[in-house]
Amino acid sequence: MNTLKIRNLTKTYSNGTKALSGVSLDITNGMFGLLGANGAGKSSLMRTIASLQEPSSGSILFNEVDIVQNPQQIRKQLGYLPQEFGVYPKVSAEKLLDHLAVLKGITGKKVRQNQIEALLQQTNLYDHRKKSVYTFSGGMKQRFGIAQALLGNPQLIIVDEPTAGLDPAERNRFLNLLSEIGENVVVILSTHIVEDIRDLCKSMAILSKGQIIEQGNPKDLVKKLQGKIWSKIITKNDLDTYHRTFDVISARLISGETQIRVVSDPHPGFDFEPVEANLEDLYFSSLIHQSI
Ligand SMILES: Nc1ncnc2c1ncn2[C@@H]1O[C@H](COP(=O)(O)OP(=O)(O)OP(=O)(O)O)[C@@H](O)[C@H]1O
Repeated sequence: MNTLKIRNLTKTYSNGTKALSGVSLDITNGMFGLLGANGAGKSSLMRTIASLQEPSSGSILFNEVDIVQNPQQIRKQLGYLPQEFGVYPKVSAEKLLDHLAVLKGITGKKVRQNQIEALLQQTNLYDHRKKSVYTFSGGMKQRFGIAQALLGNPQLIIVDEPTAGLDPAERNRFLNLLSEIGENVVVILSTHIVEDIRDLCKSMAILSKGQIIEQGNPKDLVKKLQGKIWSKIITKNDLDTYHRTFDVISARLISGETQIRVVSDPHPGFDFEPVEANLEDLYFSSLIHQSI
């Protein structure tokens, strides 16, 4: 079993932006979801774990090895799919993987060939192996990104917002691929999409303004909210009044009507109906409670 222990991690950039403050997490094998809005600090955390930047303070231990002190050792066990991959050179997917495999220190030619063929099959890109990656669709590029991240059989895989911009079919295909991989290694999936985490991750954390505001098993976290979520159809003009009076966690236009959901321990009155809590409620209510 692999273990990743993050303790009191802080990252302040040279311009004074405090992107992470006091982040502590314990992560083991399987899919771990890191949920947060744009600017919450997800990429800062992912880049720091991937040892691409140093934290301002705090520690990260992977299998008891300090990542900050031993970045070279950790890079050998790491697969990283960044948010932005940059520009792809005009070589075939197969050649690019071979080049990246050499960079990762896989020196035996036959070993590389076998591994690359298996990864192209696994990511469903084998038939496209002779094409340049820059001609690939968004979903194919992300699957290629996973193939390169898996070179060298890493024990720690970090994927930063991989499903943004994918159509639903590609998103499903990509998430299924991740969950297959996630059984025997640590996979950290950073995302702002609640659904990415709901069905896939056995544990998760919510990051907001550089701080972890919730962590645990998604189902257990949602359970804590059962009986506290209420819904009501209102007229759009009344929305501001409801916002002032209740903890409104979402407002949605459904068939021309505005449906709001509020979080409240006692029945909020005013004809609110009880509804089943979901992960989106947990996410939005944790943000409300942080800003109080
Ligand atoms: N290199 C940097 N120098 C200065 N500030 C930075 C740097 N990188 C990120 N930031 C700032 O740190 C904060 C957290 O950014 P980060 O990219 O980690 O968030 P994120 O959750 O990944 O959001 P997004 O999904 O928008 O990338 C933001 O305020 C951002 O502007």
